Amino acid sequence: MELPGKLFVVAAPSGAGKSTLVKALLQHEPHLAVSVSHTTRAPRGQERDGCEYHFVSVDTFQQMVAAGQFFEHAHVHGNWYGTSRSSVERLLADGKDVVLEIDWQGALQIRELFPAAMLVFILPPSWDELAQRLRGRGEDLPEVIAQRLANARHEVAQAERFDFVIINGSLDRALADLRAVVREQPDALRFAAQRDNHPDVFAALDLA
Ligand SMILES: Nc1ncnc2c1ncn2[C@@H]1O[C@H](COP(=O)(O)OP(=O)(O)OP(=O)(O)O)[C@@H](O)[C@H]1O
Ligand SMILES: Nc1nc2c(ncn2[C@@H]2O[C@H](COP(=O)(O)O)[C@@H](O)[C@H]2O)c(=O)[nH]1
Repeated sequence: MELPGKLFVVAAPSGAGKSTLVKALLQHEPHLAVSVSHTTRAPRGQERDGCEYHFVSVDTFQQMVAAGQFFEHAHVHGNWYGTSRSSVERLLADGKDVVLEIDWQGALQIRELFPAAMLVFILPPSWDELAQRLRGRGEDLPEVIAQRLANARHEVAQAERFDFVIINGSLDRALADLRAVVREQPDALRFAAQRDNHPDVFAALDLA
């Protein structure tokens, strides 16, 4: 399927910093807009319906799936998440290129539908730092954090399937890398190149 604009997918384990990075990216790249997903999880912290997510019941979500209203959807950390067609199409109609902040399963579904989409995987600099970020965010219960950290092992192992890999150690560096991706697709950010340049990080994450 072809779209009248570009599609960028940003995936990462929970807490690696993709929302932080995408928010900063949008401030620097006003031609981009982020699609607001639907989820069955409860709002956390200051989240408001229609801003961070469209919060819906499992019944509503399943009806939307049955009606073919999602480009992709997945079960992540015990809840359903999906990218609605209408959310993406509305942004494209406004002349925006679109960023999807979704998990790796959804990212691979998007690649099937839209082969031109660019898939970016964000890695944390270490497991310890990932745990600290999740705890430091202070918005999830300890058992939720434990589940997300456990799931992160399998998620990180999917990085090789993505077009680009960015290590979110320094936020400034990671933002510069993400801006480079949306502008010119640099080979320096391919999985193999990043593994060669950052063997310590890849070894620490068991990706060597
Ligand atoms: N480069 C960084 N250095 C230090 N802290 C960071 C960095 N990037 C993000 N953080 C912090 O880490 C925490 C998690 O970041 P964020 O919420 O953006 O993660 P996420 O990947 O979007 O998580 P989720 O998938 O659960 O929504 C936040 O408190 C954020 O401020
Ligand atoms: N496949 C999809 N995954 C999504 C979507 N929106 C968010 N997500 C991913 O879910 C987890 C958890 O998010 P959280 O807000 O509960 O911390 C994270 O990896 C998100 O990227 C979506 O529409 N589709």
